[in-house]
Amino acid sequence: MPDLHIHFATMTGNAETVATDTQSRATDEGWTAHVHDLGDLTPQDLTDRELAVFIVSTWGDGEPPDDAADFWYALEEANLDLSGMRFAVFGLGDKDYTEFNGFARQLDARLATLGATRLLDRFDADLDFDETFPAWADRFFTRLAVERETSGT
Ligand SMILES: Cc1cc2nc3c(=O)[nH]c(=O)nc-3n(C[C@H](O)[C@H](O)[C@H](O)COP(=O)(O)O)c2cc1C
Repeated sequence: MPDLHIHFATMTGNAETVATDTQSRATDEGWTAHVHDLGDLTPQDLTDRELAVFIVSTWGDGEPPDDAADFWYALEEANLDLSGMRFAVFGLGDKDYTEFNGFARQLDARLATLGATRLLDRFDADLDFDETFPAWADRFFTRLAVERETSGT
């Protein structure tokens, strides 16, 4: 099976913590997992991903974290073929904001528009993300196990 690529976008570190927790869980489940800060990437870097997860918070009025803004504006304009990618999005937000998980919603939609296939529906976590993460991780890794079985590797 391909490696799992875990991407995060954060302002104050919550999404990065969830990303490293996801990596630990992936390792426990027998996956080789790499963690990437979207702020260090360009959209082109996504074209070799086969299994990907995006763990992103929302700031401002539905905006990406500052470090991920250049990546996001480039992805909005990019004409990429991501049809080789299967992905899931875990958003971190706060229900008190009108644009609850606005960036996670936009990213999830854009990846699908560029041809990527969802492994799971987007999950919009609230401030209690540490309580909702374990159940999401159970669903995500169960889904990955099915992918691994059906691919026969
Ligand atoms: C100034 C400010 C603006 C925020 N804007 C939004 C928002 O528009 N939508 C949302 O769902 N959450 C919003 N949040 C909540 C954050 O996304 C949430 O606290 C998240 O856990 C931060 O994760 P991070 O540390 O990975 O950046 C905002 C928080 C702050 C402090």
